[in-house]
Amino acid sequence: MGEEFVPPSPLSHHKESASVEEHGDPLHGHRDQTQDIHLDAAPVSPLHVVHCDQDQNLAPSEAMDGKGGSFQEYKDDCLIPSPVLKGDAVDSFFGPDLLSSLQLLGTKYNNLVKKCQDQSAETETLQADYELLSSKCLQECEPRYEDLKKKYTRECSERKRLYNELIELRGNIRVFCRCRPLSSDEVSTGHTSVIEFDRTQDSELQVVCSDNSKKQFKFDHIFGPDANQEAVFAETLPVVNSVLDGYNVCIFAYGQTGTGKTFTMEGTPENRGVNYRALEELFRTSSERSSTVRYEFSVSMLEVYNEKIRDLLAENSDHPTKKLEIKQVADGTQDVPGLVEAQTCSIGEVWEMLKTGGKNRSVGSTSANELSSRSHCLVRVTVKGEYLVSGQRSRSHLWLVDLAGSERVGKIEVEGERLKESQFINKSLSALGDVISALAAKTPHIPYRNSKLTHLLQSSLGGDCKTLMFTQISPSSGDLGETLCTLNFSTRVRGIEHGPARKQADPAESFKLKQMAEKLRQEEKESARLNESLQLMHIKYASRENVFKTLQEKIKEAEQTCRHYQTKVKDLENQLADNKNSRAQALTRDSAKFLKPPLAPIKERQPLGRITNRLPPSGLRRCSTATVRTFENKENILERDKSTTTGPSKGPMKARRVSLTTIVRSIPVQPKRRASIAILPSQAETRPLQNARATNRLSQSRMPRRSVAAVNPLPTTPVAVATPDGKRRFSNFLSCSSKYNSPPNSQKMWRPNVPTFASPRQSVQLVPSPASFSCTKPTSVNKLCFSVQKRVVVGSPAAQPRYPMFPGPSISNQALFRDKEMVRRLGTAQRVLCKNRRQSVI
Ligand SMILES: Nc1ncnc2c1ncn2[C@@H]1O[C@H](COP(=O)(O)OP(=O)(O)OP(=O)(O)O)[C@@H](O)[C@H]1O
Repeated sequence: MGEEFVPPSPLSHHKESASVEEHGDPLHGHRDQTQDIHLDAAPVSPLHVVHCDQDQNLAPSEAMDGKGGSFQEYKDDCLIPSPVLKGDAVDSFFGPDLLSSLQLLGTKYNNLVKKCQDQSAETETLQADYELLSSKCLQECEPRYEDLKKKYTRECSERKRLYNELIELRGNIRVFCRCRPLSSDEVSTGHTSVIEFDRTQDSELQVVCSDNSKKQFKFDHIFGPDANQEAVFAETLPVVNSVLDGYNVCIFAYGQTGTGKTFTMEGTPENRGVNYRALEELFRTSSERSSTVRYEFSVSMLEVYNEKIRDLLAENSDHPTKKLEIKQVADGTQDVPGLVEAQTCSIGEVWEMLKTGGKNRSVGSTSANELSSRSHCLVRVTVKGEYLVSGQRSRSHLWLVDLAGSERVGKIEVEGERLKESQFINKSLSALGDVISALAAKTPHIPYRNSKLTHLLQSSLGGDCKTLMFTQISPSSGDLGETLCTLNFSTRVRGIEHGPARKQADPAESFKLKQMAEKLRQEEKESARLNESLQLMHIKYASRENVFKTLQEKIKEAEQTCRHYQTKVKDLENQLADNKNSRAQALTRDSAKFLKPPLAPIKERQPLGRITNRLPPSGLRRCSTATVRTFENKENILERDKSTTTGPSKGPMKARRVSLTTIVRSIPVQPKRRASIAILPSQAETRPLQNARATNRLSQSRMPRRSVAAVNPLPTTPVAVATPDGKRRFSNFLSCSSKYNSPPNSQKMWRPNVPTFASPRQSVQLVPSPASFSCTKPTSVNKLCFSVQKRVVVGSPAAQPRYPMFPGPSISNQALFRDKEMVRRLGTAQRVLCKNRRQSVI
């Protein structure tokens, strides 16, 4: 199709002519009127079979002018055979005309091929468009379809629920009463009707007893003698439809022999009964729902005769090959394995089956009924439903039961086989009565297995099954006793819960019930309100519990932090003690090296190691007494040590330090124990500075001992003051520390041998020469007086003191800074600790 036709060249013309001559017929011998032409010169292609246009009859002679004719008048897509190719004139046309014809044909062929290609491309485009559209449509419609599907399923289940509710409101067990007309025999024998109907009330009847008393009976519906089959089925219909919704339904007729049970259930060909009409209705409804639900129906027919099960649809039901027994199947329902289950899809088939089964039924003649049913006839319709939208499946049974007639054996004068039948019938009816009574009394055990009849109906009696009972009675005065028995039995059945008794309660009862319902509604409202508040409480409780948990976690964290800080404080204390100890040792060394001026007689000074806070390691500690040296009694220890170890010339020595631990205690204000080196202020400047010193002292008493070189103001002239020990000392130079004041003579003897600011590790000569001290008057206003604490060493240049008096390296800058830093850290640690403790307590 894609090949392009190449017209033969003039050079090949002779060869083509020869070929035509060889064949003798350019049409391959098919020169018929269909005008199919095979052009030998052209490649073989479907398009080489050229179909004549419908108006070809006009074309051959009229359209052609001359031998070759013209193809121009014809459409491009219509290949017309050259009329000159017909007949004997073939030979004369194998010339230039034929060539032009072939060329024209080739052009037409090419046009056709192109057109075809265009069409196929168009088709492909259309196909693609179609696919695109279909996918788009699918995408758009699918959610809608799903939505509709959900809605439909919801609506279906809602409809089912409502319908079921309606049935339940009417009663899961409904009892109808049907009274047949007086038969001609009864009339002839003079029997009268003892049943009275109230036309306004279709649910009450009265029985006129033999003593003319009337007994009233209530039913869900009462059908009088003139009620026809349609009216009866109209009331039955709602129950029947429940089977299509997946509920098991049981409809049975109970009553004395000859009261019309078979007539109600089976009917006659003219007056079809419930069985036929029910199946007809099922088929009708299933066809109505065929677009959404697919139903399958199968029918079984059996009878219980003398407590034996007989399959009425089996071919030789009189001689069954296998004994039929009731078995419980997997889903808990009862089944009869081997029972014929005929699939039906039309009411005609069902009618045939019912007729066949009816023929096989055991009947016999009694005095009460010529064709008395001597067995219980059961028609089981199995309905399988499949919901096409949701895919749900259901399986339910509709039992249509025509019971054998209850009768008084004595009255109907039976004997032999009939007597035996009657006994079985009465026994099974009695079992049915027991089951219904047990259901009514809600006893835990329902005696379903006492008879074959009740055992078969087990899954369709009670529970959420729908049961409809036709109580068949005779109006005849001759059957009064049986009628009363039947009515009493039916009344018992009506007593089952969900029956109409509640529905048809007296007005007083109704009012009472309404009041109760109103009260219940109020209580429900109150309960809902309480529930709401309870839920609120629950929410509150949960939130508080969360808060409590969070707090507990926080407390735990705080405790951990607290422990951590405690450990840290201890470490810092130890570190501080170490530092001080090492510094004390270094100071001792430095003191010995640079021969600092002693602040007190050597004999009176305590070795530094004795006044440190640091306790020696336990192994090295010497405890000569039983007293344990603790931080608390450190000062006392020092006092005692001093008194015991030093010579008589030394007075009692006071503790110099305050513990840095967190122990709270009162620390006595210590006397100042260091001499300051400061610019001597004027007399006027001294007073405010002295006041400020008091503040400094106060701060010193609060804080632990600091290794700072305090700059203390000094009086301009050295004044001899009386010390606590009664010795006179110069207070101008060392007035701030009575404890470490040096005697004047020692001041005179002292000579600094250290060059000023020689090196960081060297002591700086900050003190003027003793000669200057000997002067009674200061040589200059800005005369400097340096107080050197005995433990102060010259720090590194990097560590600047807080109050540097000179540029460059200053006194005790390193130690000073370190101590201050330590104290600062400890203070921070204590603050954090206290803060965490407070949080934990909170
Ligand atoms: N409602 C009715 N209207 C007219 N005829 C009726 C009605 N009910 C029953 N009959 C007639 O009464 C006769 C007995 O009815 P049927 O055989 O149905 O009674 P039954 O209760 O089935 O008796 P059994 O228990 O012996 O089988 C029949 O001839 C039937 O046509």
